[in-house]
Amino acid sequence: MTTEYAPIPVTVIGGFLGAGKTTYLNRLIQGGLPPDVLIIVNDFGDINIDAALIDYQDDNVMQLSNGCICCTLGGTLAEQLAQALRIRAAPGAILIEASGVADPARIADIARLSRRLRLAEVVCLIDGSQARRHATDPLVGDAWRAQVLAADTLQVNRLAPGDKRELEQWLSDFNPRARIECETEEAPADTPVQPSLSPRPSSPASNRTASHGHWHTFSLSGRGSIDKARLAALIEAYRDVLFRAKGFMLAESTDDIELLQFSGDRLHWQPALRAPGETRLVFIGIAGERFSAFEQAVKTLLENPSSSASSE
Ligand SMILES: Nc1nc2c(ncn2[C@@H]2O[C@H](COP(=O)(O)OP(=O)(O)OP(=O)(O)O)[C@@H](O)[C@H]2O)c(=O)[nH]1
Repeated sequence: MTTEYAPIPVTVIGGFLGAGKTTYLNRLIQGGLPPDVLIIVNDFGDINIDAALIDYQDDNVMQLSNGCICCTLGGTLAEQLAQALRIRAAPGAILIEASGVADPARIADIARLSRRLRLAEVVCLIDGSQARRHATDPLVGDAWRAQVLAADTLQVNRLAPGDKRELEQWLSDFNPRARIECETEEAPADTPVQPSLSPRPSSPASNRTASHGHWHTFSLSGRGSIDKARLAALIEAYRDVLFRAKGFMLAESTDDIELLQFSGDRLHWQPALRAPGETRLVFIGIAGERFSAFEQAVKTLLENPSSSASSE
């Protein structure tokens, strides 16, 4: 005799690097997520920073790091899901936070193809202050547009109030079937440690098309401290190829572990609440000589590091 289970609803949370996926997930949790939800977090880097930032019971947070679940880790996701459904009571729902370079449509397909799962929704987070730049950026435009097109809901944050109507119209021309939710704010809620960085310098003309295969990530970990001002200067200097930096670092100036966030045009540090006792930083950018030079320069900032890198 076979028992029929109701398929488990799966929500895919996608969006570009730093678009606000983890922040959105934490808001869902704070809003009262039932305790039987399984959260799967895919971080492109080999250290899963997002999982450490998600405020949910650890047993129900599954981490997939060092690659992207929409391609190299796709099989891993399917296997881990199948195993999770075998060894534990079936979750009431599954939330998948995709990596910032993933095509959420491919992850949604995994849910569509399983009899045990039902695709509930694909949500795409958008940093409203960066939307037009990302959409037209020759390096990342394809990835950004694929994410927007895959969405049932476009969840926009960091949008200047005066831009709301125009951006909504522009997004709905892009993806007419998506529901659009815009959150406007006069100024970013986060306090930048330093003034907003200057506009992103244009990249060298050659080899500007970054498909999924052109991302590179490296991480740094160790007990040494880092000089914030020198790191900020390097991030500023390599912003043409660096798209995301995040993680925990022991700051030389304060001797505290702080959370570093760099996305869009903003770099800032804030006190780290659930920090590991050492520096753990992840950097994601476009593979090539410039990103390698950035990697070498960053690595000289941390004493006695243990580091690793990978590309896709
Ligand atoms: N002002 C403001 N900042 C936000 C909002 N959502 C996210 N951020 C900031 O944007 C940065 C990245 O946010 P995350 O939630 O980590 O973004 P993410 O999409 O999970 O990042 P990746 O997983 O690395 O792609 C952090 O500094 C957040 O504080 C928002 O609604 N308003």
